[in-house]
Amino acid sequence: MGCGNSKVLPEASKKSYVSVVQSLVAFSKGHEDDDEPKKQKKKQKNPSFSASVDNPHLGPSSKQQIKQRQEWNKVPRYKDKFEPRVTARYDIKALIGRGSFSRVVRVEHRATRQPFAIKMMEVEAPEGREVCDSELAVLQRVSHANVIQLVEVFQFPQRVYMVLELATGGELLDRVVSRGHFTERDATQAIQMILAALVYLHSLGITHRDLKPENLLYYHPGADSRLLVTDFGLSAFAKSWSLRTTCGTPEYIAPEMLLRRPYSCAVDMWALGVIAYILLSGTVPFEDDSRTRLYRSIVRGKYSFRGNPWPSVSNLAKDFILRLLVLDPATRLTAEKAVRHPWVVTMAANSSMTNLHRSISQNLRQRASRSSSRCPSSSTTSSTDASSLGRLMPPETKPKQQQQGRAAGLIQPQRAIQPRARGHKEHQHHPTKALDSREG
Ligand SMILES: Nc1ncnc2c1ncn2[C@@H]1O[C@H](COP(=O)(O)OP(=O)(O)OP(=O)(O)O)[C@@H](O)[C@H]1O
Repeated sequence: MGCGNSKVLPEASKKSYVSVVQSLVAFSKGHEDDDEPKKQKKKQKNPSFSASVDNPHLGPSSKQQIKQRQEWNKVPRYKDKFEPRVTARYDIKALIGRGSFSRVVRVEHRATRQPFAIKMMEVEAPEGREVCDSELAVLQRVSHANVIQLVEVFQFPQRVYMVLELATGGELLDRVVSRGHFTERDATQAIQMILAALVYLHSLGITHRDLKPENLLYYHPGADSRLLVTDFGLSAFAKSWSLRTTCGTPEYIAPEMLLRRPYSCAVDMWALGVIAYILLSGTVPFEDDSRTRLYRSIVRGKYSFRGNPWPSVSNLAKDFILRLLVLDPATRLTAEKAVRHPWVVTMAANSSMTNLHRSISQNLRQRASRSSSRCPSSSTTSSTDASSLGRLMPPETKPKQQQQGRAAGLIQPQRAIQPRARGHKEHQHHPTKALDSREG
């Protein structure tokens, strides 16, 4: 179950507006031969919000069946798009989902019959190439039980195929909703695994920059499954405080990033605070239909523990969140310190074992139905969607509200929703050359 919003991608320069729009239109057109109308496509990416799968009267297994049928209907077309060198080795089984520049399919290794996922990335457009390069740069370097593992890569001029371990256990929040029982102890189990990944990634100088529940997948459906951090398309290598590009998913973006200050891997720790808050309540700490107001409340660090199930949540759990949602990144818990927080170390042993499940899933469902009624595609918008192209507008055409945001020293929400092109403007603001190649 997604709890996110459309992504904020690294900023493009004013000059690149036109080329970016053109390349995105071209990219979208390139997909018009796909099997279904645009509206349906958006649903595919996040099935939790699709009309049929959304039906509250359907049980999880019926929803799963609908999802599988939808996926199977699409297999032949995707097979056609795969390079023979890839299909010679892997049998394409089903489409799992799609991202801004990618398709993810379930495959089987022809010789071993072992299942894998293949992420096929379109790299003709510079934005796709950049996202792909970022993801590859990280995946080729990492090996950790809680980070998705790259198995092999096939590179072609137009497409790159990443063979990944297949995660079949679903997204973090889907599991919370489907299990029927959820306590603080369960929350700490998930947090421990995310933290293990973050300690590892941060020790390598890798900042994920788009940490959110949708990018946290369980390896298998069993209760003892590993939780995997996925989607490194926005990740960056950097020494501390050298990152500058604003990107991520609005509700999870750290205040220092919104204020255009140089930032570090501490932005992932802020996102972890947001995830912990969602995990324990089914609500988000910072939420507003207006992106300007959302960003304002983030930079003010204004949130509360009001409403259900917060009265049943321990003070220690709240303390953990309070130490992550700290405005000053220098005093925010690091991953190393967060694993030693008493709530995490004891796995909430001293907290009540209250079942928070009912309130959490109720809140998540309410949020899902609110966002689908507000804007059917809001949770699934990608930069290739037509709706997103509408956001690529020059500053002078922006509504007054956003101009006020600029006056407040925040990034401008509309301009922030841009395809992943290099942030030339960022360099004007920050003349110091960034150490990270994606930033520089
Ligand atoms: N290794 C994997 N195993 C199983 N499912 C996966 C795997 N990798 C990605 N997915 C799923 O495939 C879908 C597309 O993922 P992908 O990372 O390409 O894009 P995204 O993160 O959804 O979107 P964006 O490109 O905008 O970041 C998602 O639903 C994701 O959960």
